Amino acid sequence: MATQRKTSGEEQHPRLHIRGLIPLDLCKEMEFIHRSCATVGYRPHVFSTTLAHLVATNSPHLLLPFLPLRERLRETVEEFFGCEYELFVEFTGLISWCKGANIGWHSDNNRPYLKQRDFAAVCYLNSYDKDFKGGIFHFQEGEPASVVPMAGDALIYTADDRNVHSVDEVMDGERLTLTLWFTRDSSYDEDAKLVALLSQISLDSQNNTYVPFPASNHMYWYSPDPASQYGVNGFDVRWARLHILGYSLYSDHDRIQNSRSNLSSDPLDLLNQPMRLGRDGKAFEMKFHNNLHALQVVLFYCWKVSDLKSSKGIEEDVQTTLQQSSQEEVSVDLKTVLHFDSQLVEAFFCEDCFAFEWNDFSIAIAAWEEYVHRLRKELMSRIPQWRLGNQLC
Ligand SMILES: O=C(O)CCC(=O)C(=O)O
Ligand SMILES: [Fe+2]
Repeated sequence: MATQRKTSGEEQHPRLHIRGLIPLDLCKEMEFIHRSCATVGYRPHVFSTTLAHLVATNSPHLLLPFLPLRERLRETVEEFFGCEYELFVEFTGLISWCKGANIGWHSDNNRPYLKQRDFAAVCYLNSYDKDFKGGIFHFQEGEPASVVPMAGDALIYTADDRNVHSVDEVMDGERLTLTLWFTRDSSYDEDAKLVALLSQISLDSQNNTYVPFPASNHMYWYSPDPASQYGVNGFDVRWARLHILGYSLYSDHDRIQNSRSNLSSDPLDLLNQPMRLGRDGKAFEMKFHNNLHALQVVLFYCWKVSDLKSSKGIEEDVQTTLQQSSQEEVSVDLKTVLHFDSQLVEAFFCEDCFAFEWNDFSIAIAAWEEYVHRLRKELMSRIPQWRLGNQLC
């Protein structure tokens, strides 16, 4: 980008609205990552996925799609604001807002623990009106006064009180952004923290180590009333996303009996154990390692469904591995055991409808494994360089 001479309006309210910065397929990939990995967020009706969380849940390879965009945003911010010092990414996160989420007038460095934030970049990954209603961004003063979120666009602004802003309440759907903050204070450098975390994990691709490991159950538990007890009056967001897409989770009867007889065990741990995935009273033959594993494959299928259909070729070549719920063991729908609030889930998330086919789903499983192996290999080749330089690029 050519260095721009700023008008006095821009100097008073330094900000830039960039159209079409993020390729739409990258927006979709990030939506897949968020929907399959997010935990309950820091405020009501909000879900978030941080890069550190991806590393901690054995999905460090999912960092890779973020890196070129993260670097591009850093350079754009440096150039537009004319930074004559090194700028570090302080935080990168996917953040989704469901019905009811909003934020009043604020600046992004308005708390003592946020003072290190110098600039913000908000990337819109889905679109107003098409994917959600409400959720329009406003600046209190200066131009543009409002920004209507559209997939692929980004908004950069200083984190201080020259850019006080708010976001209208989301009225329907799920509004998704990739939000970054930048700092000149190297002690808040997110890269250094991530490189340290990556140094601790095993990148051995054997023994199914590519399967996601869940974080603590508490991190996935959503309750509309923050005072309400964990496990009561709410839902597990991992289960909720599968439920809304029409899937059920089946666990062995014996496993459920064991969980019940062990009074100290958390019933939600059943989600962290092997399970089958079902639809319309049928169950898929393959067992998933845990609920997150099933969720990642399902959402990969949702993301890639049109490519899978077009590359499918002759129908007979595709093995259908569908069977009635297994004969040798009794499978129980976890919904009847874990008592999630389905009505609440339906008020939160909306269903993305497409015609489901078991044939396509079985192709998606193989395609998901290929995707993960490819990213995992690339990650392994990059880590030595990162360790030396402490930067993820
Ligand atoms: O999502 C947006 O448009 C802005 C969100 C925001 O203001 C914030 O997270 O501080
Ligand atoms: Fe903000």
